[in-house]
Amino acid sequence: MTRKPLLVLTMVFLFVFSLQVACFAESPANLPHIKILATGGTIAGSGATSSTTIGYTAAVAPVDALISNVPELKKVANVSGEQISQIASENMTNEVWLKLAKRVNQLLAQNDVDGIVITHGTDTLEETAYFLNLVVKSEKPVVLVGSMRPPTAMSADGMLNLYRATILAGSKDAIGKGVMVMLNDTIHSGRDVTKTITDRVDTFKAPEIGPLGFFTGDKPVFYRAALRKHTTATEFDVMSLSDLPRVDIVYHYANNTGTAIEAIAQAGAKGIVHAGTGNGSIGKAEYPAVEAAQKQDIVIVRSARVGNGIVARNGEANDDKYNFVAGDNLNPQKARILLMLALTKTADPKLIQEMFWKY
Ligand SMILES: NC(=O)C[C@H](N)C(=O)O
Repeated sequence: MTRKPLLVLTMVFLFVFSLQVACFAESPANLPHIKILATGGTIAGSGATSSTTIGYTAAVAPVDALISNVPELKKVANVSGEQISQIASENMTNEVWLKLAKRVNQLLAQNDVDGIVITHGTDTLEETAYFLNLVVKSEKPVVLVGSMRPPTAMSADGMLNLYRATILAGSKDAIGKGVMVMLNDTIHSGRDVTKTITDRVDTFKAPEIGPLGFFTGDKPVFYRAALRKHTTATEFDVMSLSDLPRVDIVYHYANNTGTAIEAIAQAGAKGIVHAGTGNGSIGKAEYPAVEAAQKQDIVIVRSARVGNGIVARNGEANDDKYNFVAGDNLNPQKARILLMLALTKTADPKLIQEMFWKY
């Protein structure tokens, strides 16, 4: 065969081959299947002007609008959305938590779902993340995402957060890491993350412990993994529950005489988290209310309003004598989540203490 037809044949072959490669690279068939479950929050919010970043309305845009507002999602995953709720997350309830947890477990049990993104308000995002970290029964990635600016604002953070959370939920490196939180290019463990700044995009941090990893461009990079048990390694199962035990938090301060503890006990709480001063200290004037609550078999966890550090057993209180549970390094709102789930298993403070050292 002369050289010319061979050259033409080779060029035609290369052209067809490159088309196939291009199609394969982009074809939805080889992209991960990610479910986006929307609960509301600022990421679905709307402000009066393009500079409105406080005083906007949260929880306005439906999940399909969130997805269509980020067309790039189609390049990284096969996404579909479901609306679980449409609330500003300061209004989060046990009912939404149980509905969300059950739906997450149902979807992750399906072979055609590779991961889940949950869009959520930032106020209670850390609580939902820790709750799911303890009750999701799958190794597949679950990523909570929110934003500090509504989509109507200049330099809104929600679109890129949603895009990268979706990449993370489809990433093989994210499998088995527990429930994660991704905002501001930072990947956090649902157990350790907390909101630290009222009004800025860098609000989520894991004080003293640090993030699991970061995004560099569109690539997630992990530098550590959570050691405390989570997801499939926990004893908690909410699939048959229709409610959760009532647990309230009391804040300690100078001159506090335990009135809040009395009121919470009267309201029928099964557990109280005490946000103590310093290393989880309880004031002398609180003890009559504490002892009355314990006569009602209310389990008391000692946490600290300080937010960082470890509340150790028998440090600033005689936990053995009073049957308190030392809250380890969980802040009060996280300790409340664990105590609620612990009370679905037992009311024995000794067994609950073991759980605080495990999860
Ligand atoms: N940035 C936010 O999402 C705040 C809002 N209050 C919420 O938690 O829904």
